[in-house]
Amino acid sequence: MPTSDRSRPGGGRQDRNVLAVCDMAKAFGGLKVFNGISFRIEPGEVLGVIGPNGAGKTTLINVICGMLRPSSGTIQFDGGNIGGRSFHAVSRLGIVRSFQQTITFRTASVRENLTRAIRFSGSGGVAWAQIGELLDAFGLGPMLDEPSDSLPYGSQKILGLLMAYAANPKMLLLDEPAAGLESRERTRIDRLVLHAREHLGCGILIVEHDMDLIRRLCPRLIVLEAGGVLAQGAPEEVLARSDVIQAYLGQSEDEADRDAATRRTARAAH
Ligand SMILES: Nc1ncnc2c1ncn2[C@@H]1O[C@H](COP(=O)(O)OP(=O)(O)OP(=O)(O)O)[C@@H](O)[C@H]1O
Repeated sequence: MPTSDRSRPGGGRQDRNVLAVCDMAKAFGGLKVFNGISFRIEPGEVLGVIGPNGAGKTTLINVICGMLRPSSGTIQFDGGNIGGRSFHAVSRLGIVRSFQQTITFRTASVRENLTRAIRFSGSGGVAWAQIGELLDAFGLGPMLDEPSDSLPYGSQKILGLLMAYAANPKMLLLDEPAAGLESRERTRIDRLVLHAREHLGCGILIVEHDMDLIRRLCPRLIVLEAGGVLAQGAPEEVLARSDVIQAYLGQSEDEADRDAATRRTARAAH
């Protein structure tokens, strides 16, 4: 059950905390990343987004969260069009994202990072008790007073995701949450996502190359390719389609991870 008052004036009742991307296009100059894509995420729904490198998965998150403007189309949340609003305006509505590369206040302690995530949340952060259970499950309880940059990589990544959780999202956008984690650490993502769905009641969009994680967590997924949605539906149906296999799954997950890391490095260098 949600623990806070999630009512909001304005949104039509049937659209309360629903994200609806409608015929959204995005181009960078002559590069058309999306030609017009549409999908919905209901509260409590977990939607997987997959696609080959460069298909526009991160761009999709960037556009929804207000870091980029859509070229056309609408992005409805809670009944209003948020397309083109600023990152801060969108955050205030309770749309929270994580990043592929973890962003924390590096010299601040784990406790301080989480406290800031709660304090600066646009939608009122969660109560400490709610994160306490996750902190213990992830072994971060004893590290509360350690500076975040002293944590091992996997723990820093989990801290970044916990900060998104602590902001009490109404819609949570996760950009490759498992990237860089060892396989035994990846079940932490499952726990965090299921906890967010159950205790916060938020919709969750997960961009991932880890197909096992997608199969475990996402009852529905969409495949982005060549500017559009190539396929959508239940993972067992979508991942068995020959056009999806050809477009994406022909590339191994290791190759996809490696390509994504190379592209990130190239983008960071510009
Ligand atoms: N700010 C930007 N300016 C210009 N081009 C961009 C910008 N951001 C992304 N692109 C381009 O848009 C396309 C989609 O990039 P994006 O990072 O969204 O793909 P992706 O599916 O997330 O890829 P990956 O799996 O490698 O992370 C790529 O061709 C990329 O180079």
